[in-house]
This record gives sequence, C-alpha cells and structure tokens, in this order.
Amino acid sequence: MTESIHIGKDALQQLPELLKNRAFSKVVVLVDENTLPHCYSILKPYLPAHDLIQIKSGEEHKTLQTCEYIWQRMTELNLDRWSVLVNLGGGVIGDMGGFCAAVFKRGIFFVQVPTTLLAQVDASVGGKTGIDFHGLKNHIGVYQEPQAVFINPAFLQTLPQRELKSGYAEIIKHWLIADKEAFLEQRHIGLFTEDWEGLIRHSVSIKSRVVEQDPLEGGLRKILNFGHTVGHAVESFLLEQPGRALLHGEAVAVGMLCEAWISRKRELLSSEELDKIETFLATIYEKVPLTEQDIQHIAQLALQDKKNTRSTINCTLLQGIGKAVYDQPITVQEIVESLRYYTLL
Ligand SMILES: NC(=O)c1ccc[n+]([C@@H]2O[C@H](COP(=O)([O-])OP(=O)(O)OC[C@H]3O[C@@H](n4cnc5c(N)ncnc54)[C@H](O)[C@@H]3O)[C@@H](O)[C@H]2O)c1
Ligand SMILES: O=C(O)C(=O)C[C@@H](O)[C@H](O)[C@H](O)COP(=O)(O)O
Ligand SMILES: [Zn+2]
Repeated sequence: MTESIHIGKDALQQLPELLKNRAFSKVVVLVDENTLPHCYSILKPYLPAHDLIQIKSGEEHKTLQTCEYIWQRMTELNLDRWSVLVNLGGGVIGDMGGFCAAVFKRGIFFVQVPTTLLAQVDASVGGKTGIDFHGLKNHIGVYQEPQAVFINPAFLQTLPQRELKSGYAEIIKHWLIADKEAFLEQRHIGLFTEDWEGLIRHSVSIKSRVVEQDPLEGGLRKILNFGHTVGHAVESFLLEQPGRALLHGEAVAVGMLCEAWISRKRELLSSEELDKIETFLATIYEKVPLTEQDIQHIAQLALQDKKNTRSTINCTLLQGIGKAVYDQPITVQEIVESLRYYTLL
C-alpha cells in the first residue's frame, strides 16, 4: 500500500507533520453543509491557521459551475502555488476538490480526508479527479495524486445508512474482482460489521495494488471499473430524472448485476456464481424500477464510457468470482438485454 495513505483512528496525527514539513504558504479546507457540522471538529485540532471553502453537497453539484465558485474563492483567498487544499468529505468533495487543486495556477497541493465509506475504500485512493459534464459521469478530469490520504473510520459514525450501503458496493466490487474468499466469507457479515477499519484496509490494499501497477488505466486498472460501464450509464440517466437519482454505489450495484449477467452469457461465470452474487446484492440493495424506454436511453449512454475505443464498448467482466478481465467488447444490445434481465430479477 502507498506509504502516504494513513488508516486508523490515529491517522490524522500524521497530518500536522506533513503540513509543517512542506511549509505550505496557506491551508484551505473544502467542506460541504454536512461535513462542516459532522466532520470539521474532528479535523480542526490537527490544522494550523486556515480558511474554509464551503460548497453544496451532492452529485448534482459535481459540476463546472461549482468549480468556478471554488476557483473564485481560491483567488479571493490569494492562494499561491505553495498552498494546500484539504478535501474534507465524500467522493464528490475529493474528486472535485482534487480537480480544482490540480489545475488552479496549473496545480497546487491537495490532501484527501475522506469522510464517507465510499471515499475511504475507493474514491480517495488512486488519483482520479474530476467532475460530471452535461450529465456524463467524470467526463472532465485529470489524474493527480494527493500529497497524502488520511482515513479515519470515526467519520463514519454520522454517515446515514443509505450512504454506508452505497460505499459497501465498492467494497463488494473489490472482492468480486480480486478476492473470492473475502466475498464468500464476508457476505454473511455484511453491513453488521464492527470492523470497518479492517474492511477499509483490505479494500484499499486491493485498489492500491492495482493502481500501483497501472496508474493511468492503460490496461489492468480497468478491472476497478467492473460494474461501471452499465452503472455510470444508469447513474447519469437517473440523475437527470426528477426524484429518481441513485447514489453512486447503488448504480454500481445495478451495473455489477448486469455485467455479471453478461459474464455468465459469455460463460466466463457459472450460473451458481451468478446466483450467489444476485442473492447477496438483493439482501442489501432495493430493486430500481426501469421502463423499456429508460433501458433504451441508458444503453445509449454507455457509448460515452471512457474505456471505449472508437465505437466499441469495452467492458470489464468477471472470469469467476475473484477474477476480472478487462477490454471485453460488448454491444448496446447486450446492455439492453442485461437491463431487461435486471428488471425481471
Ligand atoms: N476518484 C475515484 O476513484 C472515485 C471512486 C469511486 C467513486 N467516485 C466518485 O465519488 C462520488 C460519490 O462519493 P460519496 O458516495 O462519498 O458521495 P458524496 O461525496 O456525495 O457524500 C455523500 C453524502 O454524505 C455526506 N457526508 C459526507 N461525510 C459525512 C459524514 N461523515 N457524516 C454525515 N454525512 C456525511 C455528504 O455531504 C453527502 O451528502 C461520485 O461522484 C463518484 O463518481 C470516485
Ligand atoms: O479508480 C478507478 O479506476 C475506478 O474505476 C474506481 C471507480 O469506483 C470510480 O467510480 C471511478 O471514479 C470511475 O472512474 P471513471 O474513469 O469510470 O470515471
Ligand atoms: Zn465507483
């Protein structure tokens, strides 16, 4: 695991040393209306004098418009290239704050302090930063590693159950692509775990191992995108439908079911394994109602996936539980069929 990722209840104790050693000219903390009341008091004792930038929470604000506001505030606060932005929040704050820092004055430093399960096990690790554009997920962004990541499971105490479940989807994804034993054992414990730190460490180690080998997603890193070809299309589509938006992990759960079904269709996955995946996910995630018209729209959105080459949709599929294969060409029609299958589950 990368040395700059600190995990545990004392993780933040490493932060003052980092801030002191690098002698940053200014420290600014990016928060939203939830992380300010719930998380800032945990972080504050570890910070020198600093300013705050507050934005609205939620995927609908992971946009260029919010970036403009952040850059405007950074300018008003006179940040120079030796400033550091501390992103205190979930994946939206981490992705967008990381992106804003990476391009402000061609790049200032940033640190990730993830406060949701999803951000602790996935989004804060690996250097993908970015925003949504015209409803398309992470359509604009750059790869830029933070100075360090500080993961304190204590932040999860105030996180709503629905958000915990969303983050758990990325943990399940890590098991499905890389650790069969963990999937088979842990699924009986599910969200009743008391060992968040152990689960986080395990997930981060899986993700870090992949990212270290292929940081810019030339090949292997695409396995981390299992469930996202269909999942991002579902998420993008429902984000634009009033009252129907899903959380990222909820959409990934739908995507994993569809892509597991396509894996079965290709005889990469046995019907017993597909059944195990379906049964487990059904115990956690509610069924998302989709009409035939929705399905047609969603399948078209997959044509914008970042793993595609020319007009080929390259999907990551499962070759049995615990092993993933990337760059598997699939068709829009197969996505339609997989979503129809999902609606009948
Ligand atoms: N960069 C990556 O590798 C990567 C990986 C996975 C997901 N993502 C992105 O992450 C985003 C989803 O992240 P998320 O699930 O963390 O959502 P999020 O950032 O929207 O946070 C979820 C909600 O929880 C609130 N919150 C955060 N911490 C809290 C706490 N401790 N207590 C109470 N409330 C708290 C937030 O204000 C927000 O309302 C998506 O945009 C997704 O595309 C990125
Ligand atoms: O880190 C990665 O690589 C991932 O694919 C992790 C995903 O869980 C995450 O949602 C990521 O943001 C998706 O990246 P994208 O390139 O498909 O936008
Ligand atoms: Zn994801």
